[in-house]
Amino acid sequence: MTEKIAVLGAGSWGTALSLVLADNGHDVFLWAKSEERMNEINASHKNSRYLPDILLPENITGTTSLEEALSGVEFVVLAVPTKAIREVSSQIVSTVASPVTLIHVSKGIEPDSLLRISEMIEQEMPEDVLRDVVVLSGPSHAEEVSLRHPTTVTVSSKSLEAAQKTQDLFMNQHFRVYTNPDIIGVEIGGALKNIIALAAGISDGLGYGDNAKAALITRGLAEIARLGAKMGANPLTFSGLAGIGDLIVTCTSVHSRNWRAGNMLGKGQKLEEVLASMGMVVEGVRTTKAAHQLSAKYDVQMPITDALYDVLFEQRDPKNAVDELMARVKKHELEDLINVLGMKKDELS
Ligand SMILES: NC(=O)C1=CN([C@@H]2O[C@H](COP(=O)(O)OP(=O)(O)OC[C@H]3O[C@@H](n4cnc5c(N)ncnc54)[C@H](OP(=O)(O)O)[C@@H]3O)[C@@H](O)[C@H]2O)C=CC1
Ligand SMILES: O=C(CO)COP(=O)(O)O
Repeated sequence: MTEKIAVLGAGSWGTALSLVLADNGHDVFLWAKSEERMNEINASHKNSRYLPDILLPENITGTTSLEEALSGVEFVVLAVPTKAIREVSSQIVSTVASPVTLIHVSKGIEPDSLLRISEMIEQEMPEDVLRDVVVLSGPSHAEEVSLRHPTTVTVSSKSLEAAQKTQDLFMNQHFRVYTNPDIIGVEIGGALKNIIALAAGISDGLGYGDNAKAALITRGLAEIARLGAKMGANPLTFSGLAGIGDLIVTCTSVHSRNWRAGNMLGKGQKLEEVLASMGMVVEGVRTTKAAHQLSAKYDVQMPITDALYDVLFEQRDPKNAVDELMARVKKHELEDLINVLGMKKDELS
């Protein structure tokens, strides 16, 4: 059955996901902040700032009116940066007439509150407005999704029914959707891979090679899994699309804004000038702050995150940070993973 669906946020991801939904026959109302973007979507079926060269299907309607976008919908896709989640969630509360299922597709953790995105949404939206929250995550660059290249993602929710309904809304020949009930793991994996992607970009910018990148991906996954397990995630989720899958794509693709920002930092540019030149959100910067706080709160060692925090916020020289990571005290490879794997210490030797 096709539906009217609201997609809030006409950046690269909101636009690419609108295209998937429109391909599946749904009537998509894509809510943009700027009139210019709305007019371009409606007149030329393009969003040239975020996805140049992509022609959008005609069943995507651009609008700057939240009332128009939300009127009569059961499903709302929220595709704005983590920083804007609270503001847009509270705008939904004051606009919708009946409860909605909110599908969020953002990848971040809020510094200070240390909340995942679904938790922020639940704080902002009372139960009479919010039926369910679903997260959609996984290795999925908007640039490739909009070209209809094969892509796989996972959806998660406290409600299996909401996750399965979301799976049905998005799934098609080019876009394969799995379910996973572990919402903590799916959100943590999606958010924290951006930190490692920034580090991988720095490593490439410094001129280091594939060995260094493979090390960052592998040891990065270990620290994500250590923290995630302490926060209540299923460790197996980190072997899936929202874990290693998204780490691989974000650390190795030129499409990744986090990798690109890291690359510029590794080449010696300052954080402020890098962010100003991107013109799109680089989620990993704020999430590094949050993960640094989480590692202290949960008493979990996160050496790559700590090193990146120092580079981003303490003016640490990236090369010096890498040298220190390499000179850390020697250890067993699985030493810090025993809690994650549920092993006893003597099983390691
Ligand atoms: N791009 C991708 O490939 C993927 C992105 N994601 C995640 O999706 C989320 C969004 O990313 P992405 O689309 O890439 O980001 P972009 O930077 O491409 O776009 C962000 C969009 O959000 C809009 N926006 C920002 N603040 C507000 C606000 N307060 N109210 C309304 N609209 C707002 C911007 O409007 P304006 O244009 O007017 O500034 C812009 O259209 C991020 O968390 C990202 O990690 C996840 C998977 C893939
Ligand atoms: O999450 C993404 C791909 O899965 C997009 O990553 P970037 O935000 O680094 O571009």
